[in-house]
Amino acid sequence: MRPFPPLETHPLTSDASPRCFALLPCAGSGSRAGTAQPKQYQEVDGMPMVLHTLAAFSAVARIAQVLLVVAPDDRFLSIDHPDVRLRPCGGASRAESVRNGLTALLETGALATDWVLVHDAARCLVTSEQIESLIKVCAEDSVGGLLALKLPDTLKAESDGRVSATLDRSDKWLAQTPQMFRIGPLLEALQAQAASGFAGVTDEASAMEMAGFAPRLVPGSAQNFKVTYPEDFALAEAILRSRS
Ligand SMILES: Nc1ccn([C@@H]2O[C@H](COP(=O)(O)OP(=O)(O)OP(=O)(O)O)[C@@H](O)[C@H]2O)c(=O)n1
Ligand SMILES: C[C@](O)(CO)[C@H](O)COP(=O)(O)O
Repeated sequence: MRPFPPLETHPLTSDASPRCFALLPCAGSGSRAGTAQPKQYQEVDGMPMVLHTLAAFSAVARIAQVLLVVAPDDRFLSIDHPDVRLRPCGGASRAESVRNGLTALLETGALATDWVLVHDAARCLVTSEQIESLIKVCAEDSVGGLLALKLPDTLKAESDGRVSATLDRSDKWLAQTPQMFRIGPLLEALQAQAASGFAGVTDEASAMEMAGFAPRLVPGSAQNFKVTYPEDFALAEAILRSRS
């Protein structure tokens, strides 16, 4: 893994411009994946999934630091890298892990006006180019946004196991990560949903939407899928091998 550029010579930090941080929620149990250990630590193409994810972020010059949010009792990972921090502040839900990670970022010197790219540790196929394309669009946007994919298939609604309708999919997108927002507004948006147990907050964009913002949709890639089910590992392995 290459070292991240030092903060003082970083293009976004050499002046008053906001910096870009990455926050990787890595505290899930991966129950749907059926692995003995949490899926993000499962080896894919020779190393734990999360290290592939980290490698993609470490190759992006505009990322100043990465914060990995792991579960409090997590003993799977030890990282020796000056610009990667490990925080055992994972919560009961993904939203809570992200909220705790944002608080940790502010405690370690990030500013509320800096950007954060939140990315699932379990999306180990993300590429540096995809991350850069999101940064390029969002850094010029007043709100921020997310990588997402237009639906490639016909969309059906269901009732009792039967199709009740074929839906218009022309305005439907599948949300991916990274999702890029300013740290302060995102933390505020998440805090506002904490009392309800983060109900309906399945990603950062949904919290921002609840706060009245309209995040930008930036086209992602079908290869940037989240490893979720047992069969996803073989596909991830095949794609990673085809790249190396
Ligand atoms: N309490 C949680 C739950 C999830 N995540 C992280 O959020 C990302 C996306 O979560 P997902 O894979 O959907 O959830 P898991 O809880 O890991 O899996 P499952 O729902 O199958 O148990 C993963 O990198 C996961 O580690 C987290 O940091 N904290
Ligand atoms: C954040 C996310 O990856 C966007 O697609 C996704 O919602 C996380 O998965 P979950 O199953 O909803 O936890």
